[in-house]
Parts: sequence; C-alpha cells; structure tokens
Amino acid sequence: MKYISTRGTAPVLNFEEVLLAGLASDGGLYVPETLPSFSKEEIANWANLSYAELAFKVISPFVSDSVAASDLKKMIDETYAGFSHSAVAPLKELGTNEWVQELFHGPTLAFKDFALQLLGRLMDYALAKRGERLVIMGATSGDTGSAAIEGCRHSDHLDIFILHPHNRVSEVQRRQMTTILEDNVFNIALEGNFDDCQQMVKDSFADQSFLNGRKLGAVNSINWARIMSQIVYYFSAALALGGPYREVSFSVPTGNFGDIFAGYLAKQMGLPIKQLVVATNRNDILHRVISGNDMSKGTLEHTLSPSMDIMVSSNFERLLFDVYGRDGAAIADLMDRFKSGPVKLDGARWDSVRELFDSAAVNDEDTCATIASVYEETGYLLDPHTAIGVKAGRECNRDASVPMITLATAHPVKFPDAVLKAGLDAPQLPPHMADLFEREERVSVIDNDIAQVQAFMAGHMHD
Ligand SMILES: Cc1ncc(COP(=O)(O)O)c(C=O)c1O
Ligand SMILES: N[C@@H](CCOP(=O)(O)O)C(=O)O
Repeated sequence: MKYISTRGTAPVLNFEEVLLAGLASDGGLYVPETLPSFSKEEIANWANLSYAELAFKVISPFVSDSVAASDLKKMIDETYAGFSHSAVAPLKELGTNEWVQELFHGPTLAFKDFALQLLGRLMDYALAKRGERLVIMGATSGDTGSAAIEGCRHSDHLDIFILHPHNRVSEVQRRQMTTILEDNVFNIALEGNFDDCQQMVKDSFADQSFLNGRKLGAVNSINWARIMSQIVYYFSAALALGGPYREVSFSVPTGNFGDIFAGYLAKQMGLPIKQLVVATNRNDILHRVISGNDMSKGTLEHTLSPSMDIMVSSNFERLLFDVYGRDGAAIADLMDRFKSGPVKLDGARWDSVRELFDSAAVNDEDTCATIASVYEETGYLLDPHTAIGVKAGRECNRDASVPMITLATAHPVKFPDAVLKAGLDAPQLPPHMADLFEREERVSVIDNDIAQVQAFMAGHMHD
C-alpha cells in the first residue's frame, strides 16, 4: 500500500514511513493511494469474528508491506484485550432503530483508545526494528492526550509532549494526563485554545530544526494510522445489526473530522451506510460548510463538550482531497486561502459533500436536555459529546426504518459538569481511576508562543 499527500508534492511513502512521519512534508495529510474494498459476501463472512479478528481483517491491507501478519495479530490482540468489555465496542439500544455504540471501554474511557493503544504498539515495533527514537508532539482538547500518553508511556523509543488548552479540558481529563509521571511524558498547558495547540504541532512539523536532528512523530488524527484503526468499529456495528445486507446510519460527534472520516472510508470500502451525520457543538464550522458552504472559522467557544471545541478540523482536508478529484494543487490552494480567511467550496464539490453527509449543530442547553430526557426515558446516561450525536441523529434521520447508530465517544464520568447541569448525579470513577483526585500532577503552563514550547521540548527530550 502506498500513501500520497493531500497536497500532492510530498514523497510517496509506505505504511511504516507514514506511521512515523505524521504530517506530510508539504503540509498535507497522507491517504492511501487506493482503498481496499470488500464485497458484501466477504463482509458477511466476518459476522462471527471477535472484535480483534475483525480488526485484523480490516487493518491488514493497509499495513501488510510493513508489518508481518503474525506481529500485527499479536499487537491487535494485546490492544483489545486491554478493553474492559468483552465485546470491545458493544451496542446499546435506546429506542426503535436507535442505538449507541459504546467506544469508551478502553483504558482512558474514550474512543481514542481504539487507535492509540494500537498506534503506540505499532510505533514501538517500527522504531525497535530501525533502532530509532521519535519525539511525539500532540495537541489535545482532552481525550487524545490521555489515550496517547497511555499508549506511549512504557516505550523506550518515544518521548511524548502533549499540549492541551489551559483550563479548557475537564478536570478528569486533565488529571488523566498530568498524573502520569514516567520520565518520557510531558504535559504542556498552553495559554490558548485547541486550534492554537494544533497549529503549533503542524508548524513544528514544518520546521523541525528545534529537534537537533531528532525526528518528530504525531499521535493526532493527522497520522493515518489513527484513522485506519477507527474504520473497524463501523464494520463491527453494522455487522451486529444485520449488515452488510441491511443498511445502517451513523451519527458521529465531530471535532477534528477524524472519526466520521473513518466512517466515510468504511462506506467507500464496501460497507452499506445510508447516512453519515456530522454532529457538532456550537463550534460548528463543519455544520456551516455542509449546510451553507460557509467555511469560516469564527470564534472558538468553550462548551460543555470541550473535546469538540475545535474549528480547524484537520481531516476535512482528506475529504476535500477526494471531493476535488484528488487534485493536490487545488487542495494546497484552498487550504492556503482558508488559513487567511473564509472560503467557499466550488459548487459541484459542495454538492458532493452534501450528498455524503448530513449535519446538525447542538448547543449546550440542548445537550443537557438530551442527556436528561434520554436518562428519563431509558435510564441510560450519555456523555455530552454522545448526547450531541443522539440529538443530531434524531434531527437528521431521513429513514426511520434504518438503524441510526450514534458513536458514544466518551464515558460520562469524564464530564461531570454536563451531567450535573442536566440535573443528574455525576457517575463514580471506575476502580482503576478511583484515586485520580489524590494522585500527584505534573504539568508545565506555557504561553501561547511556539518558541517557548519548542525550547521546553528541546530541554526535556532524551537522546
Ligand atoms: C469525546 C469526543 N467526542 C468526539 C470527538 C470528535 O472526534 P473527531 O475529532 O475525530 O471528529 C472527540 C475528539 O475530537 C472526543 O474526544
Ligand atoms: N478531541 C480531540 C482533539 C484532537 O483530535 P485528534 O483526533 O486529531 O487527535 C482530543 O480529545 O484531544
């Protein structure tokens, strides 16, 4: 499998190179040159596989030039054995043809574990083979950070620096990151917002001179391996509900567009998906693009669903690359213009986006109302991000006979503020996190200034 950049001028790489490269050298994101596709018969044959077996089937074609099949199988088995639910990604029924897929049974209680616990293993495997080290720089609005740290903390080949927006993640999220005290783990609370953190990461890929010859790697969804691993649970959910001989729809709480892009890829790979609903909070650029061709950043606001407080959604570029006929020059030009102001998609391209996705934006009040009403009707407690997905799924549903599956992207215990505002009791931390609030924290608060962040990193990296 070869990987090409969305901006057309970076070198073509194989899987191992893409895994370690993160962002492409031309500023674009890597995507497979061609996607594997599966017939309905092939997909149907996977109906009785365990989650790990299914993951092996879906992931193998993307990595087979770089990872031996037996090694891949071992890494996948170990990854999903670390999840606390035997089904790994179980479905829960909320009502007639209304489901949530629980993606929060990994060690850090959010969907990020699906990819990041595997990514850490894949990186370690590749770096051990090469005898190399990597400096990881990641941006988080709360969930990627802890999952990435968990995936990398035991590695002899990685130093990991995670930037989160100071005072803009929940206390549980912050403590999940800052109480990990291994000497290769560094938490930076940036005096800025998530977009600032993410831009700093991208700018650091563009000029890596501060690393003094070391190499930079990514754990955010700019790294192709993140997206690849997230495709699996779409197959898992559809198979559980009668797919591929029955269509299903997904509503996906969306920020950086990585999770829903994985759903789009599952569809391109042959999974019959009727609707893909982009569910955003008040930071609604994606809803505005899809519904009104308005790709303008606006002001990033702090909401009760902080993990989705994102305006510059990295993976939208991967979609635009397809929609613009894989014309790297056109994407480079579009992204360049977007950097300095609002853009509109060409009419026919926008039509394609609207055909592929439905969308809705949900404010804090409706988020809380959904948490409260779903709890009252079913006894099921949604986290605020999932509540946005459920509300948007209901709003956008075009065919009540098709199951609508909302991806439950985080456990509500991570967001007690929203649960309390919904008038409900905050849930208890699970046993492995019961003493989270007593654990020592280590974090460095740094100005929103790339020179200061890079100087901090240069002063703490290992050789
Ligand atoms: C809990 C939660 N839900 C939804 C999202 C949105 O996912 P994505 O960024 O892949 O669109 C995130 C993070 O981005 C998240 O942490
Ligand atoms: N919501 C994310 C933001 C980063 O997105 P990613 O999927 O690109 O890592 C988070 O929780 O950090």
